[in-house]
Amino acid sequence: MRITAIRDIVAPIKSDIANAYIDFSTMTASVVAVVTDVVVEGRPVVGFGFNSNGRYAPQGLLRERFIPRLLSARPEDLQGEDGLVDPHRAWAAMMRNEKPGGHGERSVAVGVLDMALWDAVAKANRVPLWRLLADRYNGGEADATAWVYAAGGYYYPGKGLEGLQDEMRSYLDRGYSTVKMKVGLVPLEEDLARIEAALAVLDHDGSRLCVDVNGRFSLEEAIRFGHAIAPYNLRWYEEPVDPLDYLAHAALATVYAPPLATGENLFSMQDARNLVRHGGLRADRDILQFDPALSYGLVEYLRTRDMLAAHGWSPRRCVPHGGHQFALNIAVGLGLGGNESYPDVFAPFGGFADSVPVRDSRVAMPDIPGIGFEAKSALYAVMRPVAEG
Ligand SMILES: O=C([O-])CC(=O)C(=O)O
Ligand SMILES: [Mg+2]
Repeated sequence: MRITAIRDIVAPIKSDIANAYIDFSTMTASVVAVVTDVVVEGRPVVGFGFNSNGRYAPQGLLRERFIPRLLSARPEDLQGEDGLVDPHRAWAAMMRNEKPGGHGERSVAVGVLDMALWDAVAKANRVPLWRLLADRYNGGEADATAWVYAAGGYYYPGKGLEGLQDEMRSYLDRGYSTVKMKVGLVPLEEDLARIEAALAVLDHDGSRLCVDVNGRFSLEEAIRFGHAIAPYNLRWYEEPVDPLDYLAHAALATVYAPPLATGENLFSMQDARNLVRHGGLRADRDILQFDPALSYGLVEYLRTRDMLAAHGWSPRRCVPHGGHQFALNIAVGLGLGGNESYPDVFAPFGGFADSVPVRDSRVAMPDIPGIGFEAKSALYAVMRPVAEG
């Protein structure tokens, strides 16, 4: 397999929603197409990738460093024993002359290309990515379905408690039983009223509701908020403090007993390892949300998985951020705890194959080669022109 072209565009994913830290009024995503010379059913295999919401399109990094490095590598240096591109070797080629540490957003650019390479390799093998991953890295074991939860509950101009309840109800109508909402932008009392409103449509069952602070609180604020919500026994309390402040996580974990969740803004195995070493998180309940599309891709995610195992963490404690089909394949193929889903935001990049229903907050995977983008028509409508250039 040779890479014959790599094309990229910047797609807008802007909207009027806000979390406690940012609004999404100018949000963008890079979409890449990696074109190869492998022909399946008369057409060249093309792999697609994109970055998750929350980080902007890394077009400069892609065009100045990572795409040129892939295109200028000798094909034999990228190839595995099967004659296809080996994503691990491609990763090494992309990261040539990059120093350790200070991961910045190069991890996003590498993640976008890594996603496309895995899509291409699975397509060339004519298998879904989840099957390829299960066979290569999980003893052949794939889960029949993935647990998914509906992430939303954003702050939105003019949206009151009824609007929030309508949104949550609509997720339940679409087959989700667990939902997530944003907190931390408004005074505590106001957020508590929002949480109680959401709980009212969830039979007052806290295990069906997650709240997400997006790293907004100081440790003091996080503890105060934690005391206020502890009686609800929520599914998880997400990114309560700055994602890189491991000591603050450790301190909070001493006073907040129910599950914490974090990791969507840690972009490397080394950052994840620091969290696990120093963040005081509890392997019996807390949730790790590293997003392979933002953090150097699946090659790095496999390193993170091995690191977690060495520290006594089950992959079932991982529920990636990002709501994309890439992480969904990884969740099923590597036996993770599930995946995020955005039924109403960040379209068309979130979600599943068109024909796949959500039942009891679980989805099955389509049996089509690659990541499955072709089975999601609104997304493929964005991707196909990128491949055609
Ligand atoms: O609002 C965001 O930035 C997305 C986010 O945190 C999540 O999906 O957990
Ligand atoms: Mg989050």
